[in-house]
Order: sequence, then structure tokens, then C-alpha cells
Amino acid sequence: MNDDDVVRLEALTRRYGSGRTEVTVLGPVDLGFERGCFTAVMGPSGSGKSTLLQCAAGLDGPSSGRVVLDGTDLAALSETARTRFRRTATGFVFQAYNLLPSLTAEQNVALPLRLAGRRPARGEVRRALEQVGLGDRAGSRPHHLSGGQQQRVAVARALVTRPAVLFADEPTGALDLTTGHELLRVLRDLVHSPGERAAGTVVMVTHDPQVAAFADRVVFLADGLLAGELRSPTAEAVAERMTALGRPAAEETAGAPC
Ligand SMILES: Nc1ncnc2c1ncn2[C@@H]1O[C@H](COP(=O)(O)OP(=O)(O)OP(=O)(O)O)[C@@H](O)[C@H]1O
Repeated sequence: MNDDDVVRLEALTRRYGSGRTEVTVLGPVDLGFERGCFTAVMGPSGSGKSTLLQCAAGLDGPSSGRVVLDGTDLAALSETARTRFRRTATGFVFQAYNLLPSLTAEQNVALPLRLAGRRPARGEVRRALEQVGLGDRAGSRPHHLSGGQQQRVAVARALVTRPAVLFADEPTGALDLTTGHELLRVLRDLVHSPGERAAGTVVMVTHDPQVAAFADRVVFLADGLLAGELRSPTAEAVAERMTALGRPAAEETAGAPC
């Protein structure tokens, strides 16, 4: 972790149940997400990726430990203040686009601003749509847009408050390969295009090495714990790590002296 981290997870744990049925599904995890970096979180099914993302974004509360988001300790805020803070400091994109079908793209994108209790300023919503390459589809309703376009509207909606971090949980999960890669290029451009277009920081959960290879950094989870990371990843290097994580411990140590 360092001073450039826009999100810091400190000794974070998430447990479910109580007493004899209590299970720890995450942690303890110490991890930072750097500003200006596109990070992918990977790991086998059930390794805690979504739990980590939801805790980092303030959508779920940790059982112990701290989440410091853009300099604010989430635990220090009341529930109402935390919701208000989360709505402007973070954007969240899910696998399902979750657009309201009766609203136009522009009206869907404006929703987070309205939820935050303010009228969109002139051009604010259009700018977010332009950031995802949909400046000309502002008046379209979701059913007139392709799956990839709907997901880009969902990204614009997540960006409209100019959040410090954009979180995405399997954002390409419902898209075909080509459309998925287009969306990943949009996410990468949000981090790496200079000036106005830059959204700063993206943290994305995926289980697909090809998807993770679009990121600058890949963090691996196994059984709720950190299991290493890769910088400037290739799909092959990510797949190799994933295979090693999925290997039973007995196979990992095969050949080692007793
Ligand atoms: N509400 C809950 N109650 C009990 N256990 C839960 C709950 N939510 C998640 N879990 C468990 O926590 C563990 C981590 O779940 P999580 O969804 O974070 O994993 P994941 O790595 O995102 O999985 P996947 O890739 O399959 O989506 C899993 O074993 C899951 O069954």
C-alpha cells in the first residue's frame, strides 16, 4: 500500500453466520488500489472477489478491518453519510446493465445526480455519454440499444458523478467476445486517456484471463486471501497463475521431499 492508493483495505475480513456456523469468506486482506490504475481482481469461483469489491465500494460492511476510500474511513461515517459519500465517490457497474427501460439513455445516466439531490448541469450527462462513445444515442431507450451499448450507458451512469473509483463486477459477463473487448477498451481509456476523459481508477472483478489482460495490474485471491499479483499482465500469464491456484495442494507439492 502507498500514498497513491485511492482505496485502502486494512486487515479487512468478512464473515457470515455466527458461533459454530461462522465462516470467514474474506481476509484478513491488506491491499491498496492505486489512483490512475486499471486493476483486475481474479480468483476461482467462491474465492471472495465480489465480497472484496462490495466491501471496497462501501456496498457491504466488513466484519473487521478498515476501508479507506479517497481519504475517508468508511467506518467513521453514519450509514446515511456513507450512502451519500458512496453515491458520489464511487461508481458501480454490474454484469446486468440494470437500466430503467422506460427512461432514455440520458435519463438513466442522470439518475445518480438526481439521487444525490441535484439537477444535472447543462452538458454534464452528455459528457458522460460521450466518454463511452454514445453521445449520439442520448434519446434512445434501452430496448433500442445493443447489449454492449446498454452496458456503456451503465458505465456512463457510473461515471456521471465523477467518482474517484469505478468498480465493475464481471462487466463483460453478458457480452460476446468482440463487444466485451470494446467495453474493456472504453474502461481502459477512462483510466489512460489524458484530461477530461480520464475517470482515474477502475477496479474490476473477472474470472476471464483475456479480460484481466486489459488491466494494468491483476490481483489474485484464493480462499478469501491474497494470492499474489501481476503487473502488465498477458492472458497467458494470468491463465497460468489461475491454473496454479486451482491445483490441489497435494499436486502443488508433488515431488517435494517428505
Ligand atoms: N450472504 C452470504 N451468506 C453466506 N455466505 C456467503 C454470502 N455471500 C457470499 N457468501 C460466500 O462467500 C464466498 C465468497 O463469495 P463471492 O461471491 O465473494 O465469491 P466470488 O469469488 O465472487 O465467486 P464467483 O466467481 O463465483 O462469483 C462464497 O463461498 C459464498 O458462498
